[in-house]
Amino acid sequence: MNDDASRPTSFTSPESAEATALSEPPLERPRWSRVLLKLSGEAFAADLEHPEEGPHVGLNYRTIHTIASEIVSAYRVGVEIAVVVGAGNIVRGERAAEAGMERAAADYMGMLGTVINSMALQDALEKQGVPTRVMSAIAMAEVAEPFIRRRAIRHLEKGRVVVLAAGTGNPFFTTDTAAALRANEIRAGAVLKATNVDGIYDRDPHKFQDAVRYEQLSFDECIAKNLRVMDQTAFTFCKEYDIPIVVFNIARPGNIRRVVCGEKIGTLVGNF
Ligand SMILES: Nc1ncnc2c1ncn2[C@@H]1O[C@H](COP(=O)(O)OP(=O)(O)OP(=O)(O)O)[C@@H](O)[C@H]1O
Ligand SMILES: O=c1ccn([C@@H]2O[C@H](COP(=O)(O)O)[C@@H](O)[C@H]2O)c(=O)[nH]1
Repeated sequence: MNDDASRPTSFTSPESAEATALSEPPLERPRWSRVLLKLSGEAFAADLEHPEEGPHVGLNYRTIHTIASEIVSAYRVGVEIAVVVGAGNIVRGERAAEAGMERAAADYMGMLGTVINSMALQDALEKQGVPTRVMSAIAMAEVAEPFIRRRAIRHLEKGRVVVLAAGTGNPFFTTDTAAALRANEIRAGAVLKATNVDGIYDRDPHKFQDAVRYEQLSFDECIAKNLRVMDQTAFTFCKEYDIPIVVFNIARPGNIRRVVCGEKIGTLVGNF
């Protein structure tokens, strides 16, 4: 049995992983009982030992294992976690369309990219003793269950981390909007967007060194200022259904757990 979440074991079957994970006592109190964690796809390609060398493409299995261990650490606190993964490390529809592809076809490629990332994350989580299910918005019976809302909730109640693949299943959207949509469907308390910046800034911090980070922002401000850390559809949806969003840096060890426990890191967006 693997009782150390940070130590991978190649021999833990999903069934024994489930028994082990459910027997772990919670260490701290989570702020929400259920969250939707949105993971940057681009982060799956990053080389954590040489972060200055990014951006990368493809899958960095060491990094994915590290991200999984961060999720495991938050999971041990006792929060139910659904995950939506992006595919910025594989394909972004908008970029492929700029290069001449038909946008809808490019978007479907992007959604398939999220399935690849979801399967990689599932494997890394189960190697670390956490039971999981991948549910896909595009039918793919051989590799993932279809997304069925009530079934997803049941998996979460049983202590499984549910990885929601293929975005919304529709082109012309992004995984940010998928995260907002699924958060509402599964009644998550918050969308936690783990990305490659420390929060939301007044301007893109990758382009402007003097950009200033907000600790808290209203949805109205995000929309009015057209802050592009997340797409406007996702902000509008979360505003409408009053789902808070926390944007924070995935590259800092312990951040997912900190956010889950209510520590004030990154930027909190809500109907203030
Ligand atoms: N006002 C802003 N504050 C913070 N980041 C911003 C802002 N405007 C633009 N950005 C950019 O938003 C990016 C994060 O969003 P992005 O959509 O690229 O990634 P993601 O959704 O986390 O993951 P994926 O790689 O899966 O698409 C940052 O890298 C940053 O450069
Ligand atoms: O509902 C969705 C979700 C995603 N897509 C396409 O996939 C890529 C990758 O997602 P990111 O959020 O950019 O990481 C996205 O660019 C879209 O092309 C989609 O069409 N519908």
